[in-house]
Amino acid sequence: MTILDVQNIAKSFTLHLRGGLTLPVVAGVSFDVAAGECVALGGPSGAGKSSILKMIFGNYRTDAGCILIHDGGTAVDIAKASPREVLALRATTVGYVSQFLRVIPRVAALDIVAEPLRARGVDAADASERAAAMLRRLNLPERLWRLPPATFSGGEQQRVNIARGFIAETRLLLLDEPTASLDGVNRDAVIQFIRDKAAAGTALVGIFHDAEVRDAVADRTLDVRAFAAA
Ligand SMILES: Nc1ncnc2c1ncn2[C@@H]1O[C@H](COP(=O)(O)OP(=O)(O)OP(=O)(O)O)[C@@H](O)[C@H]1O
Repeated sequence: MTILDVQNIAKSFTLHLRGGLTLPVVAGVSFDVAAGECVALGGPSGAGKSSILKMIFGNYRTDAGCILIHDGGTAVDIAKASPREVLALRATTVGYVSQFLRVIPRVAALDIVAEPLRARGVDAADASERAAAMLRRLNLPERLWRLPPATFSGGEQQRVNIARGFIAETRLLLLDEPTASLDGVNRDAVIQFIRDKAAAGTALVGIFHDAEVRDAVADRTLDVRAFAAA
């Protein structure tokens, strides 16, 4: 069952500070991802991997083509969706995990992790329990759970972010270097999260610079150089 169907998308950037110079990045990008499949985007720095991921999440506008996201009986073309529709998709269907935590002032780590479940109607006690289980798997010391992560170390903040990114069930999950700068034990925990998601039928698209992680989770790798814009 296809969850993500990317058809012929293209992206170029217009550099307004350089007299409107156009920088073509990718063109003719087509691929699909089935439920339970993990596809890695590969290729050298600057090839356009993050740009493709951001188009799928609706952060970057596409210049051409369509990005169909299937959920149950419906399909939404995120390339043509309104901002409101993009936000609705993110609330229900598409998740994104990056290596950076957007810290919310004064909110405890446990609540930051539980929030996506609360937003989906899970009751507070159940959401907290599941958030605690995620933080435990990522070895975040329990004494930190009730504190806001603003003062946490980089690696501690990253683990809060990963727990939050993986906690909800979404049809499609986008991963932008989720293991960057994690130690070996926590990297293995994230590998297991990814495998659990795939086993549960989530479609995954990720950028993994760590070849070991990529080999451990990806069913196939798309070399983005094949989509280099002229
Ligand atoms: N918002 C932007 N404005 C202008 N140019 C951009 C923008 N985002 C990306 N680019 C350019 O598009 C090209 C592709 O960038 P992108 O981040 O997608 O590559 P990448 O393959 O993810 O690289 P890396 O592996 O280094 O993260 C680069 O030349 C980059 O400078």
